[in-house]
Parts: sequence; structure tokens; C-alpha cells
Amino acid sequence: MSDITEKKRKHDNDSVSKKEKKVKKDKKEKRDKKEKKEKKEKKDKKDTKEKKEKKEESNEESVDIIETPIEEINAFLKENEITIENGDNLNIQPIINFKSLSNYNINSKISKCLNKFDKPSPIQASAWPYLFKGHDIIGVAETGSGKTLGFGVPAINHIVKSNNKKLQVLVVSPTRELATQIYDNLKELTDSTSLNCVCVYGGVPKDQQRKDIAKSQCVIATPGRLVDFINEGSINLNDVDYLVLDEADRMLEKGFEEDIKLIIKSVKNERQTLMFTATWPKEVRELANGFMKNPIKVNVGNRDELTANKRITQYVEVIDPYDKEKRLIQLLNQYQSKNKDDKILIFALYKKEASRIERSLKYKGFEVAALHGDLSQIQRQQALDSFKKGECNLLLATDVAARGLDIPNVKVVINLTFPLTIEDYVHRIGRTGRAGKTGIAHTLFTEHEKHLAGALGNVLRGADQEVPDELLKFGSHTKKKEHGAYGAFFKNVDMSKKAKKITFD
Ligand SMILES: Nc1ncnc2c1ncn2[C@@H]1O[C@H](COP(=O)(O)OP(=O)(O)OP(=O)(O)O)[C@@H](O)[C@H]1O
Repeated sequence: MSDITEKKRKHDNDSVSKKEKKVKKDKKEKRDKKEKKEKKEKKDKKDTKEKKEKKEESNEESVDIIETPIEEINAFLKENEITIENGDNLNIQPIINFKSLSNYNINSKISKCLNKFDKPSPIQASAWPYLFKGHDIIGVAETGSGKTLGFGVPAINHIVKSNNKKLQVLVVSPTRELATQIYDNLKELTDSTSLNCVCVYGGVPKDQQRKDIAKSQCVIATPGRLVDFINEGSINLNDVDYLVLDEADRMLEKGFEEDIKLIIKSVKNERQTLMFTATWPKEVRELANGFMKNPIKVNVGNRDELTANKRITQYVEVIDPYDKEKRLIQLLNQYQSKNKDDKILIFALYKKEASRIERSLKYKGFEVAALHGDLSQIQRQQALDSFKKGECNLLLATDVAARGLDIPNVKVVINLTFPLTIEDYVHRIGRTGRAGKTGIAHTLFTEHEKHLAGALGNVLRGADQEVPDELLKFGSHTKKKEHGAYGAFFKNVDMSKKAKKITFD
């Protein structure tokens, strides 16, 4: 090849590669421009969203403080027999209507979830203001009075306000079914605020729970599975600064103490601690104080004495133990209603007893579901679901169903065998007469339970119910419950110091 031809070829090649380079450069510039534009649009969109949210927030902030007249507040406290005790002599008005929630900058998405109700229930009205301000609380109010949202609304608002995605709220519940129910309640709130919540309980595989924990800000748990996860390092509670013990007296009883100790040791020291229940026996009060900082005690109804919901009509029949089953059939025939929605809940004491009675009822032609500890978790959940949905209107349960379960249209509770404690009696019958409704509790009482006759008599009197003569014959002696738990964890609190009862004047 001649020099000239070689030069021409080189020149041609150069100009081709220059052209290619230019095309490439143009393409890149175009691409960059497009990316830049997309980025800007994205940012603008985000800014607008943030601005909108900020505006909403500032709107909330700029809302005028809603003052409720003192006379109205005092009438509300009196009518609902509310006492608020605290050592710091704080004087914070209850939130007696949802409008007043704006005084506390409650996230509007959370308050929207409450639209289905007319007004806060007495425990919500009186506990919320203290909880929004970050205080520890012991909330004691009758069964079915809305305690779940009483601790749940401030819990989720606490996460929203913190503006971080760490796990911050822990709710501990004694049974799997109750944990699931609390989860359903709180999920409505977390979903509205695009936060995540997980329910952690035993009897089902762990894998999915582990995955869900990793992305959740709120955990509802039964103690056993939670302790499992703590021990295997699958859950980090270091940032939990809002701790709720639901059914607190049960959680502080012997049997749960080791788990509760470990759980409390695993959460943040600087935290808000809440204890909610319908029964607050003297035996656990000092112990509870040891886990809390100057707790405010909110009492709805005269709950220094054990009291049952007064909208429940209580019948107590003293009976020969051998006649119980025959009487149960008569009661079922008497109470089974033509209204297909009405439900009856029967309580037995032991799992074996529950299984035996279930078989016997089925043999006699009753359609009955059963819920007790000898069943698998799937069977337990199926029985509860079919009872809740009304597919089967008769449920036979042990005390696993005594606390917290909120099942619509339970018209009658039958105590086939009396529970081990008088507190359990109050919780069992509290499965009826919920959220302002009425109900019936029919109890078969035998000489085997005579040591609880005095306490039962007091509960009946306290709720303005008739005390049968046969019950009085057992005398009024009440066996004291003992509490030997908590060893070194136990903190002696000076109970002689009287807390102040607040009145608004
Ligand atoms: N402000 C309200 N007004 C009317 N109903 C309400 C209100 N808040 C909650 N409820 C309803 O009251 C029912 C009982 O509530 P919840 O289960 O929280 O009771 P509880 O006090 O925890 O009862 P328990 O002592 O048996 O655990 C639920 O169906 C709930 O939806």
C-alpha cells in the first residue's frame, strides 16, 4: 500500500471515530439530561408532599386549644366514677371529645381511625392526656371499655412523632388469641400511617415472624415466643421506649415473672411503661410500682375494690358437683336464642374437663367449638374464628379465653366450673356486656370453691346483684392470694404515702 492510500485510510478512520464519539457524546448528554429531569421531578414531587404534610402538621399545631368547661369535666369524672391519682399533683384535663385530641397534635391519620366512635370511652378520655405527655400509667377500667385503644392510640402516635423507623413500641399480652386481637386493632392505626406492626406468638413457625420483626416499629407479643427471640438474638429491643403490659395483673403473676424480668431488662431504661387491666389486686400493686416511674393511676369505676361490669346480670346457683352437667344442658336449652347472632360462651376449668364436656355436648347434638391449651394453634384459631363469625354460636373454653377477647354478641357466659381466682371470674363474665351492651353471666358454684364464696359475694354486691342465701351459708371468709415472685427484682415501695386524687376546680 502506498503512503497516500494509507494516510487516506487513516484519515477516513479518524473521521469515522470522531463521528462515533460525537454521537456517543450526544447520546450521553441526552441521557444525563433525561436523568436530571427525572430526578428533579422526583425531588419536586417529594418536596410538595413534604410541604403538604408539614402544612397539615402546622395546621394541627395552629389549631386553637380547645378548652372544655370545668363543670363539664367534673360532671364527666363524677358520672364515670373516675379518680386520677398521682404523686406529682399534675392536673391535666381529660379528653372528653375527639375534637380535643387536636390539643395534643395527634396525627390526623390516627384520629381518622377513631371516626367510627362517638367519643372517647372514659378510660381513653382520662388516660390519653397523661400518655400523650409521656407519663407512666396504671389504667384500671371495667372489661370491654376500650382499654386497647386507650394504650394503642398514644403508642402509634409516639412512633409517628419520633420520626424514626426503629422498633419502639412493645405490647405484651398473656395469650396468643389476645395478642392477635390487639395486633388487629393496632394494625388499623399503623396501616393508616404506613408504619409496620407484627404479632409474635408461639405454636406457629418462627420464620415469617423473624422477617416481619426486622421491618416493624411495633411488636405485640406473648412472653414465651418473645423471650425465645430475645435469647436467639432475632429481636433487638434496645430502642423500645414504650412498653405496655396488657392484662397487667396476670402478667405480673407467678408463672410469667422470669419472662417479664428478662423483657423489662431488654427494653430501654428511659421508657414509658403502661399497665392496663380490669382487675388490680393489692398483691401486685407494689410490684408494678417497681417497674414504673411515678405512675399516674387512672381508675374508672370504684376499682380499688374488685368490681364487675354492672351491665352484666349475674346469676349464681349453688349446686351439687354431680349435677353440673345436667344443669348445663338445661341452661343451654334455656338460653339458646332464636336470634342466630346470639352467642353463648361456656367456661370449664381444666383442659381435660373441656374436652370431655365438648364430646358430651356433641353427642347430645349441640354444635360446639372448643378453645383450650390441648389443641394446636390452628385448631384454637379456627374455633375462635368460627365463633366470632357466628358459624358456631357455642364455644367451650378454659381460662385461655377469659381475658381480653372481644367477641361481638356474646349474650351469655356460663361458668360450668368456677375459676381459680375471683379476678378470673370478673374477666370471664366480662366477655359479655361489652362496649356499653348488656349481658348475662350464669355461674354454677359448688362446695369445692367455698373458699371464694366471700369474694364472690362482694363482687355480686358491688355490682348491685342478688347474693343467693346458699352462697352466704359458706361464710364470708376469703382466702388471700399470695405473691412469692420476683425475688431481687422486687422493689419495696412506701405504700403509706397516699397519692393525690385530682379534682378539677
Ligand atoms: N371510644 C369508643 N367508643 C365505643 N366503643 C369503643 C371505643 N373504643 C373502643 N371501643 C370498642 O369497645 C370494645 C371493647 O374494647 P376493648 O377490647 O379494648 O376492651 P377492654 O377494655 O380492653 O376489655 P378487657 O378488659 O376485656 O380486655 C371493642 O369492640 C372496641 O372496638
